Amino acid sequence: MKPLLLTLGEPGGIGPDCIIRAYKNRPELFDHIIIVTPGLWMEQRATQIDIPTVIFEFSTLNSAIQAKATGLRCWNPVPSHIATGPVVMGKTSQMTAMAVICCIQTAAESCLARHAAGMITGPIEKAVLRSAGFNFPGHTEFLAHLSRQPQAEAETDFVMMLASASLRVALLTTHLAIKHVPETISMQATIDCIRIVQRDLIHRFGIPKPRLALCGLNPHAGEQGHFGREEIEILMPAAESARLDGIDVTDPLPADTAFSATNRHNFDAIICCYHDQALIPIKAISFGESVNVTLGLPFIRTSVDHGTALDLAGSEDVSYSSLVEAIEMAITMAQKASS
Ligand SMILES: NC(=O)c1ccc[n+]([C@@H]2O[C@H](COP(=O)([O-])OP(=O)(O)OC[C@H]3O[C@@H](n4cnc5c(N)ncnc54)[C@H](O)[C@@H]3O)[C@@H](O)[C@H]2O)c1
Ligand SMILES: N[C@H](C(=O)O)[C@H](O)COP(=O)(O)O
Repeated sequence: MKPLLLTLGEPGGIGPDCIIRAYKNRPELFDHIIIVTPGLWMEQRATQIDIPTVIFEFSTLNSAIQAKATGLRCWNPVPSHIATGPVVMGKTSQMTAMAVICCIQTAAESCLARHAAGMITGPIEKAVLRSAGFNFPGHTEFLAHLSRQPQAEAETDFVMMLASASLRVALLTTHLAIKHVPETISMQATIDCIRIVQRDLIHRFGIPKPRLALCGLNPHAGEQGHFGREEIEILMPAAESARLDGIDVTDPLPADTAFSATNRHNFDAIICCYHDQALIPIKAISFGESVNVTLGLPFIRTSVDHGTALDLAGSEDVSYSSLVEAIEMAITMAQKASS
């Protein structure tokens, strides 16, 4: 199996804590993992939280892959003209923003070049990266941009999904102001999203016949047009078109009952119109046990379900459970892809 690349995200946040604590408790999980980071970011945090950890830094991916080292293998791709510090635990800094972006981009390019099976990402502080010139609202959109072919025609070619043992949610729209959601949802983008979810549930998750639910945008799924017409004009025709292609997807359901225990059991994924329609239920039910996975990319990408939690950096209260889930999911997907 090719290696999986792990980016730690914001170095002042809990990303380094999660990796060090996960490695201490589940070292075997890291057999196929190379962390894309300056080694110093990991060494500093290991010292600060007093968890002795053997950390090796390599300057090339190949040397990291070849190393027979017992410890955390870090590949530092950051060129010397890009600042890597100082890192202050619990604080973000413009001084590390470009290095954070460099690590994510280099990891993605290695996946695209097929030097790695996929990537797992730690949490970034989005506002800090934005003010450093990063023109994307999150990893998902950045990785989709890096992966996109110039002649690509689909309106939607990637889907954000959060997945746990009890629920999977997929998003028609990702990081944008709520007032822009209605104008962003189109029939073609909805059909593209449904197709991507269907295809990746089969190929990445091994679900032979996915059963999909689609949520309405408006209260009561529009109440037959009385509370909005997006269901009638966009979502129902998109679902009908997908069903003609053999996809098992519902007409738009009222979102307030879409996440009932029965529906969570009966559907393999619930497709939602906007970020919080999807992420509130899954984080309420499974925060710390769910995985953020990007569908539609030419490589595997999983991530933790939490943010940078600056308030907890360096604390014993940091949970690394979502990182473990994200690593396990990436390994399972990579093994499936290579079998
Ligand atoms: N995958 C990502 O890159 C990602 C995901 C979500 C948020 N973010 C970013 O993180 C920053 C902070 O976002 P937020 O405050 O909304 O969410 P957050 O997940 O960082 O924190 C929400 C709450 O959960 C707690 N928490 C989070 N992770 C925890 C963990 N592993 N163990 C124990 N407690 C934990 C925090 O202390 C806080 O009380 C923002 O810049 C946001 O954009 C990044
Ligand atoms: N929307 C995600 C969440 O709230 O957990 C998170 O911001 C991660 O997004 P990216 O993976 O696109 O960075």
